[in-house]
Amino acid sequence: MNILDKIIAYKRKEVAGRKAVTSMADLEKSPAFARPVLSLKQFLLDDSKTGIIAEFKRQSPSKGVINGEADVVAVTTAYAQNGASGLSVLTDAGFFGGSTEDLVKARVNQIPILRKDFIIDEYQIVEAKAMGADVILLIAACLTPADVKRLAAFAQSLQLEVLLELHGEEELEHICEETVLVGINNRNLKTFAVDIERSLAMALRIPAGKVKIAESGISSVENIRLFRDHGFRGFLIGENFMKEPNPGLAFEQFVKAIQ
Ligand SMILES: O=P(O)(O)OC[C@@H](O)[C@@H](O)c1c[nH]c2ccccc12
Repeated sequence: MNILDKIIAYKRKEVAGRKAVTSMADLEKSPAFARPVLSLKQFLLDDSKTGIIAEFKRQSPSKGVINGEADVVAVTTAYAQNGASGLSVLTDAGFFGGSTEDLVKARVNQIPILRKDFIIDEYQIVEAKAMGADVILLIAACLTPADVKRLAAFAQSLQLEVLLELHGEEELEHICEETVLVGINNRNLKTFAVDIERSLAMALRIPAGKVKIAESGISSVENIRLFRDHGFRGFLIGENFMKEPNPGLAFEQFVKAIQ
């Protein structure tokens, strides 16, 4: 079984367990559920910002522990104050060491927040909104095109935006009207290999009108330039900052270098 299949099997159990404890109706009572949602699309298209979606990620299956010390409020606040267009917060505990609490705490910031998790069920979308997220992730590699359409339409009905993550060209058919933000993951989720050239080639096949986001393995100013030249408006970056003792400072320095 590859790692993605393992994660999805674990998610099915996790979701069933959570549904048994908290009903959707109870989630909808959370104060965050009623708050106005911020548009990641708008923030990414705002030229006064960097286009960077800065990710808070403590660990990953490919790298193990990336940062065991970082404080979510301190780090995400530094990201937001230094020009991040959005935040991505891992909420998966089992494989990425994240939590609902991390996202709730990151909500002190007034920029869009992506719930970074493996979404396979409407329940997780209601949870995302109840935590204070603005955007959800749908990963083509673990959903059918019909699943994507259904889950994206549901997210839209809650005013949440959807980032559809693609890796291979065979996943282009997952793009639909409801998915305005399209991410291309430079990293293969099954083998962890990073290939930027392949993402650049694939970008040419994303329909006009979609906002393209480059994801994973981004660590240099040259990477950003290359992606910008290929029409990308968003850059999802985690480890490059999180691996530093002071991720916020690393972000600030990176931003100075790309301006
Ligand atoms: O830390 P990196 O290499 O900068 O990557 C960030 C982000 O793209 C990566 O964490 C990611 C992309 N797609 C995912 C899906 C689930 C969990 C994590 C991810």
